[in-house]
Amino acid sequence: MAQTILAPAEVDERQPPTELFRHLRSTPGGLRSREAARRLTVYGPNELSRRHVRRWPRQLLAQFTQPLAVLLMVAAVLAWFGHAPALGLAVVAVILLNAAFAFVQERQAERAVEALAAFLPLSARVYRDGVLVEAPARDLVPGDVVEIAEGDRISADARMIDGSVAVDLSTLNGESLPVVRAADPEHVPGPLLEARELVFSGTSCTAGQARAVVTHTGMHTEIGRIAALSQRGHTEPSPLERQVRKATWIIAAVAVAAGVAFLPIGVLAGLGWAAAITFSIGLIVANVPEGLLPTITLALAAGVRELARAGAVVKRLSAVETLGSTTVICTDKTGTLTENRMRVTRMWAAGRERDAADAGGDRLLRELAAAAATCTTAHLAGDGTPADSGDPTELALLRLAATLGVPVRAADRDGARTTLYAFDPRTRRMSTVCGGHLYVKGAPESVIPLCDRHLDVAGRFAALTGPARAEAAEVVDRYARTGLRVLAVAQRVAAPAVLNAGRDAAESGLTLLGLVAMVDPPRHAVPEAVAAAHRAGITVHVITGDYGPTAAEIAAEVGIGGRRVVTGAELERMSDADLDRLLGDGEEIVFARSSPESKLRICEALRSEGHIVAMTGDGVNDAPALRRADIGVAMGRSGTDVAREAATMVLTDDNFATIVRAVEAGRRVYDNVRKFVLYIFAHAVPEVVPFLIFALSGGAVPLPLTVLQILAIDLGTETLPALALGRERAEPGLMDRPPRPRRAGVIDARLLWRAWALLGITSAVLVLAGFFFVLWRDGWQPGAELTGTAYARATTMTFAGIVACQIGTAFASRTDHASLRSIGVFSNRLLLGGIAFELAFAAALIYLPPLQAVFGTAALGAAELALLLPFPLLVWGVDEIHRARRRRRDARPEEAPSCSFATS
Ligand SMILES: Nc1ncnc2c1ncn2[C@@H]1O[C@H](COP(=O)(O)OP(=O)(O)OP(=O)(O)O)[C@@H](O)[C@H]1O
Repeated sequence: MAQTILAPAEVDERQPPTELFRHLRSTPGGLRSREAARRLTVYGPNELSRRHVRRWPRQLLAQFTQPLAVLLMVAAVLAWFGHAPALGLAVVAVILLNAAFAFVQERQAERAVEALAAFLPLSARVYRDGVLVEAPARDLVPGDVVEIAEGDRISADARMIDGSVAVDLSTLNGESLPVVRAADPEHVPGPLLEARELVFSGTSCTAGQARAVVTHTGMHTEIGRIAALSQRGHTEPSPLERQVRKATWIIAAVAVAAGVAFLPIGVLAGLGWAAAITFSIGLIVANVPEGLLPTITLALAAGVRELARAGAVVKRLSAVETLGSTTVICTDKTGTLTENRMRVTRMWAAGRERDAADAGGDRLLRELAAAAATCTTAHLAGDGTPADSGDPTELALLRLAATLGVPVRAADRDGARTTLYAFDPRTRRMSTVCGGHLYVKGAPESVIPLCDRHLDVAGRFAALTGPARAEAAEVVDRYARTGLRVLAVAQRVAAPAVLNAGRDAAESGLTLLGLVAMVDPPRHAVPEAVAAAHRAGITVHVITGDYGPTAAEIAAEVGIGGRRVVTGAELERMSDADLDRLLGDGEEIVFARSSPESKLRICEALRSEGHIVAMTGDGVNDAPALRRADIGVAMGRSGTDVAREAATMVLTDDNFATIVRAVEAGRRVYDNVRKFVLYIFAHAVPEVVPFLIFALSGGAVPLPLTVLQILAIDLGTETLPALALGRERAEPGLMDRPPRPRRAGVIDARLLWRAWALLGITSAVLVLAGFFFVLWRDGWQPGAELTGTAYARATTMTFAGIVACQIGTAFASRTDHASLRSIGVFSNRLLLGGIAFELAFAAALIYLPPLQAVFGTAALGAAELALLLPFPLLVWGVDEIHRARRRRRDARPEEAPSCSFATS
C-alpha cells in the first residue's frame, strides 16, 4: 500500500469518521504492520522531543554563585591582599575543582533520574493486521486504530469510532473533573479541546472503553504544541539535602568564627598579621564542607539506579531516603502478595461439589464453566492475541471452559455480545448480554442477593430459599477459609430489550448457576520479605478488594499479622477515633472488600499518627491514596497508567518483596551518607588542636601544620575514600533495627560525638605525639626557633599523621554498629583503591622535591614511618571498642531498642 500520506497538519480530525479513514488511508480494522512501519519512518516516533535548551552553561555558572563558593572567593581575595598569593591561587584552585566536581555530580544525578523513563515505557493496545496487540506507544502512527480502556494513559490525539469513555483532561486544561467523550458519526464544529468525539495525548481514561483512530502523534499532538509542558520540571531538594544544607551552613559559620577568632590569638602568639591572616583563611577553607551536598545527591542517585535494577523505579531522589524510614506498608493482596496466576480448582453447582479437574463429566458444571467464560473480555494466547491478555481471573475461567470441553472463542463471544456491563470495583461484578441471555459473575455477596432462583439437586430451576442461600454461603466460606478466591455465576433469560436497557434493570431476578473457586498462590519470596519487614519494625496491613476469609488465609500463609479482619462495610461505620484506636494497637489488619476511598482514609489515619506509609495500588481510583501516601507504590505490570503516574515508586515486577528490598536500599543510602559525614567531620579536630597548642603556648610550640598541607588533606587525600564510603554495602543488622524516626536528623549528637570526641581526639593525640617525636629527636627546646628542614620535617610528620589517622577513621566509619570483621576488612574495594590513592598522593607530597617546595614538606625517615604505622590501627581500634560496647549495651534486654513499632 505504497501511497502518499497527508502531512500531519493537514489531517482534519473533525470530519466524520468515514471521511477521516479515507484521508488517513486506514480502516476501522486498523493498519497493516508493514504500512505502520512505513508511516513510522515518515512521521517519526510518537514522542515529545525535549527542546534542546542548553542548560549546562547556566548550571556550571550556578556553582560559582553558591554562597559557599562566594565565601571562598572572599577568602582568595583576602589572601591576595594579605600578601599570600600562593594561598590565593590555591583557594581559586579549590573553587574551580569544587565547581567542576559538583557540576559533574549534579549532571550524573540528573541523568540517573532521566534514565528511569526507559524502565517505564508506555504501551498502547493497537490493531495491527486485524489483531489487537500491545505495542510501544512511541510506535503509534496516524491511521492506527487503538483501544482505550479505564486506567489507560492516552498516547496520541485520536477520534473515537465507537464506545464512550470518561477522560481526565487536567494535563491540557487544568480541569480535574473527568469529562465524557463518545463516538459521533457527524462533523462536529466547536472548540477543539471541548470536542466530544476527540481524545488527546497526555490525558488519561478514568472509565469506560472505546476504539479510536489516531490523527496526530508526537510533536503534532495538542500536548506537543504546548511547549511549556515539554520542559523539565523543577526538582525539589529532598529533606536529606535540605538538612545537610542547613548543617553545612552551621559548620561553615563555625569555621568562619574559628578562623576569625584565630586572628587575634595568632597575632598575640607572635605569628605576625600576615601569617595570622593566612592561617585564618586556611582554617576557613579547610573546614567549610563544600563537597558534601553534591556527594549526597550522588549517593541518592546511585540508590535510585540500584533500586531500578532491583525492580523498583522511584521517580524522585528524595523517595530513596523516605523509603528508609517507612514504618507501615499497606499492600494489596492480588498480584502483590500472590502471583496473580489464577487456576480454578473447585466448582459447586446444584448442591454438587467437584474438583475442577474431575468436572468434565458433569453437564451442569460444564454449563457453569461456559457461562462464566462467556462473561469475560480477556483473550487466551492464540485466540485473537499473541499472548494471554486481560484479567487473570477471567483467563482462569477461559482455561477452565477449555479444559472441560466447552471452549469459548473470543471472536464468537465478542460477536454475540450486545452489551457489556464492565466490572465495577464497587459492586464487584460484571455482566454481558448475548441476545436474550445475561451472564453475571462476581463476588458472591454481590451476585447472590440478586438471585431469586437457582438450580436444584436435580438440575431444575427452583426458588432460592433461605436454606439454599445458607448452603451457598457455607460453601463460599469453606472455600475462602482455605485461601480460595470465590466467584458466583448467574444468568437471566429475558427479552433483549430488557437486558440491554441498563445495568440496574438487567441485573435482577437472576438464577444462580453455581460457584467457582480459584487458587492464586502466594509469591514464594513474600513470606521471607514479610519476616524481614517485621524484623525491621515495619507493620504490614493488607487492603484488598477480596473476601475477608480468603484474604485472611493468604495473609496468614505469608506471615502477616493476627487474624483481625475489617470489612469495607465495618470500616465505613467506624468513626475516625475508632479507626485511630484500631490502627494504634499496632496489630496487623486485613481490610477486606475495601474501596479505594477506604485506602485513602486508612492512609490519612496512619499519617496523622506519625507513620511513614508505603501504599500500593493499581486502579484509577487508587490514585488519590497513592498521591497521599509518603511512598505511593504502583504496579508496573498489572497497574493502570493512571496509578503509575500518581505513584512515587513503580514496581516493575509487582512483587511485595521488592518493596522491602527498596526499604533496605533506602536505609543503606541514608546510613552511607552518615558514614561519609562522619569521616569528613573527624579530621577537624586533629587539624585544629595543633593550632590551639601553638596559640595557647603563646608561640612557644611552633605551628605544627601549614595551610597548604591542610588543603592537601581536605581536598586531596581525603576525597576518594569519602566517596567510597558512600558505596558501602548494607551493614549486618540494618534491617533488624526499628525505623528511623521521621524527625531524626542525619547529623545528630551521636555522630558528632563519635566524629569529634572519639575519632577526632584520638587522632589529635597521635598526631601531636608524632610532631613532638620529631621535635624531640631534633633536640628542640620549648621556645626555641625551628627553621629549615627540621621545621619542614616536623610539619610533614603532622601531615602524615593526619593522613594515617584518617585511614583508621575510614575503616571505623564503615559501620555504624557492626564490627569491621562482620562486613569483611577488604569488602569495599573502592575504599581500598581510595586509600591507595591517598597514600600515593601523600607520598608524592612528602618525597617529590617539586612538591616539597610547594607544600613545605620534607622526606620522613624510617623511624618516623615506623611510628606512623600503628596510627590507623589505633584510631580504628578505639572506635571498634566503642562500637562493641554499644552493641553489648543494646543487647541488654532492658535497654534494647524496641524492634516493633507496636511496642515502642
Ligand atoms: N473480572 C471480574 N469479574 C467479576 N468479578 C470479579 C472480577 N475480578 C474480581 N472480581 C470480584 O471482585 C472482587 C474484588 O476484586 P478486586 O479486583 O477489587 O480486588 P482483588 O483483585 O481481589 O484484590 P486486590 O485489591 O488485593 O488487588 C474479587 O474478590 C472478586 O470477587
